[in-house]
Amino acid sequence: MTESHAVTPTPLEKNLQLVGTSEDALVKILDMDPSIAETAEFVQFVAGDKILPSCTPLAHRYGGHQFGVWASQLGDGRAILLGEYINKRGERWELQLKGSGLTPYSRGADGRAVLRSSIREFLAAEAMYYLGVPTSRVAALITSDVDVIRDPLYDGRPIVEKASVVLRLAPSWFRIGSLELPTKLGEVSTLRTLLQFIIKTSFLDLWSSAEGNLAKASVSFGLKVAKLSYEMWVHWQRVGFVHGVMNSDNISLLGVTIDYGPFGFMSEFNRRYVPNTSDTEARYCYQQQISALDFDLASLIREMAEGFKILRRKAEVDLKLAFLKKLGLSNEVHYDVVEQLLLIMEESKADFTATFRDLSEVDIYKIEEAEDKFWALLETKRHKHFDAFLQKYKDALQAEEVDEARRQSMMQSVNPCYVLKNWMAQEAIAEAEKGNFEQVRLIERILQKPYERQVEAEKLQFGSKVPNWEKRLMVSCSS
Ligand SMILES: Nc1ncnc2c1ncn2[C@@H]1O[C@H](COP(=O)(O)OP(=O)(O)OP(=O)(O)O)[C@@H](O)[C@H]1O
Repeated sequence: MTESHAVTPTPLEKNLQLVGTSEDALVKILDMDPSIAETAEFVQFVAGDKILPSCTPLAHRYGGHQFGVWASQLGDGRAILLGEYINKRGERWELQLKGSGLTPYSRGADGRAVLRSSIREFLAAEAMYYLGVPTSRVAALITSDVDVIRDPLYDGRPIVEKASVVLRLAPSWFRIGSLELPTKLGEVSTLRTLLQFIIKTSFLDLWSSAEGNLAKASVSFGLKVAKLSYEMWVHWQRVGFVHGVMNSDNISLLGVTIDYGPFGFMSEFNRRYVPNTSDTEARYCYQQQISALDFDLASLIREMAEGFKILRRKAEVDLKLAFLKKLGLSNEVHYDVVEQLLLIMEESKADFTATFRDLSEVDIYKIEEAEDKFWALLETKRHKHFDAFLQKYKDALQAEEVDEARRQSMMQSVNPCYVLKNWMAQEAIAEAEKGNFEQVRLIERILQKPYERQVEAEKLQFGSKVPNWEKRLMVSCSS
């Protein structure tokens, strides 16, 4: 399952009429001449009948908590993303058509928006912009003579309404629910891709200061989302705006007001004011908007924390696979072979790097003939359980049908000959302090090919037993 689907808008037809445009959005955001709105082509574009060649329309998959309860998969059921536009001012805006027909996330509904709610979204979004409240925008609204049936008060008295489309804009349409869903479903790689995409496209500064480390960037991203959301809330409160349905699928990750549904601007001052008739418990009333945000943000953090746990579990599995690979194996059922060897190595104080490397270069079926240069393995071999391990190891290799040549080449690609031991660095440092940087440069060169035996390195005994004096080397935090 992916987080978005390529879709095609279903063009709206039948007596299309332009209800209104935001000249400001057309000019300042889309770099258009406002007269464009008078052309038939523009109306067709908003109707979903003109997909520019550079567009790949998408419907986004998201989930959300609705009135405190996990609603599972929702998604753009009637909104289609046309693409992004980077304007003259260097701002990135995403264009959506809301009401442009069915998508894979329509869940049995018709994919259409009606004139009533589209006008509300158009006027409110633009009004909020001029009030100085961070918001999505509506560039244009068209309507038609296509009938759709709605039951606006959910009272079993449906009415016929006119299908309409808004061309709406936001710096990003990602919502809290965009991240909640893949996390809930344990889709780690989707979550990673999504997080990375959102942070890189909308918060490049965070990405740069985290030096591309996703976990680090995610923490600052989480804080940023909270900061922007609470800032948005201050604006809402100061102008008396009550969103009406602060479910986590309706809360932007960029702190802009989205989803103009059953919102209302308070008339008489009433902290319990709630515009949404479905909200019988006043969960989203004026006074509670901050608690609603707390809940949605906590859900994001909870989900992200859950995501970290999933990543952690995956890392543990990856580590097992990495160790199996160090022995030329790949099937998890053979992990006890790894464990057995590690135990032997620990008890015999075997050199971690050299033992694995020796094992990758010696023919294990003629291990008795191993030369002295395989000192690490020979030392490990003295352990009383080594023969038992070797037998188990050979059985595992046989079961995985790994022949000796393949085993050796696989192992040699993952078991280094050389790592930077402290004594090596210390010798180079001592020389450097005398003004001779040769050794530093040499080590740097050798360590560029850690998986290859190198004559120079062997001469310097970089693959040999660590000199005793290394044990006395003290390395502190300031090192
Ligand atoms: N007529 C419809 N056809 C298909 N899906 C719909 C329709 N109405 C609502 N949905 C979907 O139901 C969910 C909840 O609807 P809601 O009214 O909160 O969102 P919306 O106003 O459609 O979208 P947005 O949040 O993007 O403004 C969303 O996933 C929405 O896409």
